[in-house]
Amino acid sequence: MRRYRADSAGLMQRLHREYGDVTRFRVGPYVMHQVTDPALIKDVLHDNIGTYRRGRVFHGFELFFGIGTMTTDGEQWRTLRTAGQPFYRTGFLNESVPVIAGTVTELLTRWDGLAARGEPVDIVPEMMRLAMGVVSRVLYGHDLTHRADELIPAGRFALSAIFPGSPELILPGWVPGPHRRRLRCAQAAFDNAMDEVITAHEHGRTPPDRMAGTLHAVTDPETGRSFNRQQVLDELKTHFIAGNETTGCGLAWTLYEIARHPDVHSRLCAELDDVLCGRTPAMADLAKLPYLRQVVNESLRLHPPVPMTPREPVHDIELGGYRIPAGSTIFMSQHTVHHDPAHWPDPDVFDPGRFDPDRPGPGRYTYFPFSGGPRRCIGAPLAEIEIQIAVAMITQRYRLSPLPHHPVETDSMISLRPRHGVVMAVEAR
Ligand code: HEM
Repeated sequence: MRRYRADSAGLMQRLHREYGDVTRFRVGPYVMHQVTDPALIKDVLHDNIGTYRRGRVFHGFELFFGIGTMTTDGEQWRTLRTAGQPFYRTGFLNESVPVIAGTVTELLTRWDGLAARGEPVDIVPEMMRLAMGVVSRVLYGHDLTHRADELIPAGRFALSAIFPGSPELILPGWVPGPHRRRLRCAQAAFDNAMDEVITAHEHGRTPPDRMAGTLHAVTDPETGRSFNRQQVLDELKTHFIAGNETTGCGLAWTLYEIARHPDVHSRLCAELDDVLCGRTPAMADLAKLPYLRQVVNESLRLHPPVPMTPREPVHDIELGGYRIPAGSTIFMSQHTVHHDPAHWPDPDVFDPGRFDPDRPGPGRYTYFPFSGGPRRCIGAPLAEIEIQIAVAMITQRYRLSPLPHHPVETDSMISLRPRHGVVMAVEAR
């Protein structure tokens, strides 16, 4: 258990190397399997979805996400997924680009001061704050960044607490102690923030077509009644938590890799200067920035912000010639597949050339940072646009350099986060 929580991604890679594409292991009371064959991953995520449910791992998610798109199955999930979909369509996202760019501009203004004073910055909390500003402004029409100082640590705590084997999951709810208190504080941070969003909506202080408004109009398939306040709050939390940590990690890793690779930095700057001539990118520009896309794709390959995607078979099944019992957990492992030398030569090397549009692209489930099938990440279109715009604007303005004595290590739990942050020097270009 301790080994798994300390370095689950490393342990999963070793299991794959030593035992192959389907492996069984135990973490405390959990019977788990890792699946790394792209054909079998497709089978689970896409071809036979009726055979699998969210299952035990996602029960832990309910502590923070509540009952929403992330944690439900069947008709409940379908209703919520349908309600969320309009916020990730091209038209809505197109209109949201100025909001995203405006949020990045605020960050640049703050960093101008740091650059002038020669102060380094930990880009991890900075990117979490940026992602928080984007999700709350775009989806809710209500900025929550004034709560960043309590929400960022709450997000970090939440994703550790819901990871299999955490004390929060193992200890019964009535056991008092620091874990229980921290759990309640983190839950309250999210609940209070979403309560603020709903109250702002009720007082007409948010545009009526944003998420709180549309969710109030959804009919619960089980009761036939409109969603109540708690249901709206849970679904708002779901998009908020799912969209912050993941996008924040994706952004931080991308900036780190650009900073470590001067050749990549130069080529990216040349593309940005050619196409944008110093102006803020618009949606139409993104199609003209193929190298930017390659860099982001390669970063999501090397450091997939969600390192594995769990499912649970509803009955005993056979997968790849192995019997998998009902109620056990199957992890489709993005991190292991993205580092498998059978699919990716020199897998630990950061090489955006792998995604050169003139080269054959990766197989569908050899590269799947957003998962796949009907439950593929609903927020992927927003995340992709947000990361590209933020990376473009930050790279246009600054050269970032990692501080030589600051260790950058991977902490792999529900998300793949730099364990000690990523501290960088910020210099105007
Ligand atoms: C780089 C950023 C992101 C990555 C790598 C990522 C990855 C993922 C993955 C792997 C899943 C699990 C899918 C499955 O169970 O098969 C997921 C689900 C989800 N993500 Fe994301 N995500 C990102 C950003 C976002 C954003 C920006 C939002 C919303 C603001 C979001 C909202 C969700 C939701 C609501 C689900 C549950 C979908 C469902 O079960 O139908 N994600 N994401």
